[in-house]
Amino acid sequence: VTNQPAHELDRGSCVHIENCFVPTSEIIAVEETDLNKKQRNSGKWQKMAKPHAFTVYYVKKARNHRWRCSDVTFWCVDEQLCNQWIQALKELLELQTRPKHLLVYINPYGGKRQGKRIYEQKVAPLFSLASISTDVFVTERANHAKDNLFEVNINKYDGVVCVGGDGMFSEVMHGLIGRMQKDSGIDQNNPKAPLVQCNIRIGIIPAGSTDCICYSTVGISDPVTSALHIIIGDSQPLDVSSVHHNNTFLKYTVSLLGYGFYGDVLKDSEKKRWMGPMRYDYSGFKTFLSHHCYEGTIYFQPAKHTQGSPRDKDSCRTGCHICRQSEQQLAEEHKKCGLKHEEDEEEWKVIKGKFLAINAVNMSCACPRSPKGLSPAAHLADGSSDLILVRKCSRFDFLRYLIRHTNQDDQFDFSFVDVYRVKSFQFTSKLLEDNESDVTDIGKKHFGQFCRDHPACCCSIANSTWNCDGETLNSSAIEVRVHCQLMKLFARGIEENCKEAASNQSTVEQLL
Ligand SMILES: Nc1ncnc2c1ncn2[C@@H]1O[C@H](COP(=O)(O)OP(=O)(O)OP(=O)(O)O)[C@@H](O)[C@H]1O
Ligand SMILES: CCCCCCCCCCCCC/C=C/[C@@H](O)[C@H](CO)NC(=O)CCCCC
Ligand SMILES: [Ca+2]
Repeated sequence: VTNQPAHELDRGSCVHIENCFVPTSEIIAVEETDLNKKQRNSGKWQKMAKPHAFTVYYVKKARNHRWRCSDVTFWCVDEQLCNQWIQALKELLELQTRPKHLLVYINPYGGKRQGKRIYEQKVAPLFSLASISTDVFVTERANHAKDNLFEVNINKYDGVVCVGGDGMFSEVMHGLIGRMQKDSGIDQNNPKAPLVQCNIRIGIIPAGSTDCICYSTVGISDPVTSALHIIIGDSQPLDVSSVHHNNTFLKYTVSLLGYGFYGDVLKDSEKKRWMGPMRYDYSGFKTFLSHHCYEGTIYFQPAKHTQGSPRDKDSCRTGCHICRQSEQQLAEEHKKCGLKHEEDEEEWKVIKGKFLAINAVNMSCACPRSPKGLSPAAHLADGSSDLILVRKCSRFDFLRYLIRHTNQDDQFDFSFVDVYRVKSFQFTSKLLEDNESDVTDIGKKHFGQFCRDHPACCCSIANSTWNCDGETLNSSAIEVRVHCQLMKLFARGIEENCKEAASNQSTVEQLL
């Protein structure tokens, strides 16, 4: 069997694929080649007496974590040998645990409103090549996908795919985690309830405005790359934080939970949805100029179980040992049940102050706008969140801080920025602390007013809004708890060096 063209083929010849190592785990499909099609394309095959061929479709790794579907055709004069090859490779693929049936939700209005086109033109043909069958829903309203996930026969599917942005992913995640807890009789309103892990993986086809969850877990926001990670059945566990207020469940979050700057950007940008992804630049600039700071108290429990620190130079990468260690600890904790009570006894630290931004991130939050993210050393699955406190500072200093998100300089190396790795935290605004009575009226009365003591100061008396993965929360006082590896994605984290990873596994060439 050779990958030389058929007109050069003699019985018994055996030629290597030119420098092409493909791990079996990265073969997309194997098909008998339609020679009629080939013959139509090129007259030279017509001279051959009945050649046989099969095509191997495989993942080709390009620059910047981009994956493409490439193919190589193997020619053979012996029909039986050719069929044996097809059979052997198909058997190898069967051994891989890959999704066969997927549930797909498309948000046609996310990002630049290209979700449906992206799925139909770039993703569906690849799923069909890999013999994956799909049930596709194009959503008609917000929460359509989430509601649907409570009704469908979820056991029919090997995974759920969402085509859209971080908001669409959040919807699907809420549907899946919520469904899991409902089926297990767990009350989501109880902030201390041990949540049931969600084993049905979610695949993200990026078609949103920020696509930070996709970018931070794959290394690029690219629909074809994500489709290929789904096809080969990659698996990446993910930490999820639950957000409560007064024993009422508000939301889950996996990327950014931000108060102050990012909350205000989001609130303003919601009115400008028609602008598409540009709305964040517009509202970001406006919010930067307004320079509001907010007073409040943060209580947090440091994450002592994990080795890493937010100031580490190394980032979370495929096969991360810090995340793996957390996974082992999690398994041990599941064995001993009493541990949850001890956790509550652990120390709480308290910080009071005036803040321009309070950001809690479960992952780096890297995205095309900020390729290393809000916390470059945050881990995808270590059971912790990085709590970043940006205290009141000048507009110039805040600009310096923001610019460092876009270059290689350390954004935590400022006197007004503190960062902690935490497993839970609580926040209460000064406004709520001072007036525990009728918060809504107070909010209305003081909205738009500033600190009475210092008229020139930018401390807003009103509360900011929490930005929870791109959705606003109704309460400013929140309690947050990280749930280690509560769910899984069809991803593998960001690869350190793609070539190295590829050469460690069995290859098509070795088979030859
Ligand atoms: N058919 C629909 N009509 C209106 N809203 C929808 C529909 N389907 C989903 N949504 C909602 O749209 C919101 C935003 O969608 P999405 O996240 O896909 O795009 P985005 O906000 O542009 O991107 P990003 O979240 O990455 O910034 C989601 O919260 C989702 O609940
Ligand atoms: C002078 C140049 C300064 C440039 C500063 C750029 C800093 C960019 C950091 C971006 C961090 C994104 C965090 C991700 C948040 C998502 O969960 C959320 C939903 O998609 N997106 C936003 O809230 C949208 C947030 C957009 C903020 C601009
Ligand atoms: Ca984490």
